[in-house]
Amino acid sequence: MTTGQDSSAAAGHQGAALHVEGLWKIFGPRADKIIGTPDANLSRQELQAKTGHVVGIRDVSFDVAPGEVFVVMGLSGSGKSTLVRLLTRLIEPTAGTVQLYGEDITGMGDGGLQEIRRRKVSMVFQHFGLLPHRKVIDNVGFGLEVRGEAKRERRNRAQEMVDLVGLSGYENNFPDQLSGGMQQRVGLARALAGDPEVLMFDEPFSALDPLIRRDMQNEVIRLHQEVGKTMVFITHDLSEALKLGDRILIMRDGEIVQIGTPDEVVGAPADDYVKDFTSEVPKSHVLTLKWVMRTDTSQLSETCRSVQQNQIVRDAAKTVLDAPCCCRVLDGDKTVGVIDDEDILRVVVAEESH
Ligand SMILES: Nc1ncnc2c1ncn2[C@@H]1O[C@H](COP(=O)(O)OP(=O)(O)OP(=O)(O)O)[C@@H](O)[C@H]1O
Repeated sequence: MTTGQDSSAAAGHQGAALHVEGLWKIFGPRADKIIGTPDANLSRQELQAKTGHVVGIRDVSFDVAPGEVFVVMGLSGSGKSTLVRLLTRLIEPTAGTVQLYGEDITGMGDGGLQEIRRRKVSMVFQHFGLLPHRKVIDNVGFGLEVRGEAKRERRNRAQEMVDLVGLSGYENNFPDQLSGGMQQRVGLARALAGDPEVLMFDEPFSALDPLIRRDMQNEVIRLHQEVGKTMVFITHDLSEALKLGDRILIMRDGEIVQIGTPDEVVGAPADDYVKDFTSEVPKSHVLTLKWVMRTDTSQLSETCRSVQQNQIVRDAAKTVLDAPCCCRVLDGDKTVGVIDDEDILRVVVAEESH
């Protein structure tokens, strides 16, 4: 899929964890007077030159399915932070709606919003936001304390979360006694402690060095498998987006350029901007056989081995390369194509020529 609007069957509007429609954020004193006028169609630069207003987010719509890891990626200034802040109204939208499991966040009063932030959505930021004079266990239990939960329950839950993120034994340390990666684990544990419906991450690992960053990405994948929470993850790093995302929303100048699964984004980039991003990506790690197979199946015989079209090229390579002839590509039980050594090698060789 390559349009700005999200038509994913997996995330129909009804039953979506998050439904975002026609969302705008224009920074400036007369922002609400601009929407609906011809000025709203000006580019970010043109609008700024003419009126001094800055378009943070322009007419953004998408759905996130329950349990999905939805990544928002784009270069600096593309509007990622503005978008994630709008989702919980840390800043006010200029127009549009956000619904969380059917509840309209945009129309809500202060009490309702506070409830959402305390119970339904947790945020993990780049700067961990830990309280320096509190021990790990008390940082993790902080949100529960604010909610007024009893001390014993709070500590039990916090300890469970400390164990879940692999910090057992560090519960009585203070944040400054921990490495950056460990502090971010405390941030994760704190976010999970309140059992929110949605976790939002705003560039959480950008300040970490590459190896720790990789560990933390793996940690998010593991935690997602264990707790199955809906996640919205902001990053400027495509490889992080491809690794974590079930789907990726790519932004430029406050607008959606593409929403798609990792293999869609790499296999069918919406435009040159996305193509540029994806040119360095090791394709065999991301593309599924669907993107590499041929559809003329006339050379297939009964004895050909089978592979599924949604297998990643790298994972299917051995089966295809070991097969005595070409392989049948299936979508479930249905034959949809054929693949052989050459199709696999074309992807791998293209990668090596970078
Ligand atoms: N409070 C504000 N007032 C005016 N303009 C703003 C404000 N906040 C953000 N902007 C502008 O909105 C646009 C989007 O910014 P945003 O911070 O959301 O981008 P980003 O993709 O998160 O970038 P980064 O990765 O650098 O954080 C930018 O042009 C920015 O200058």
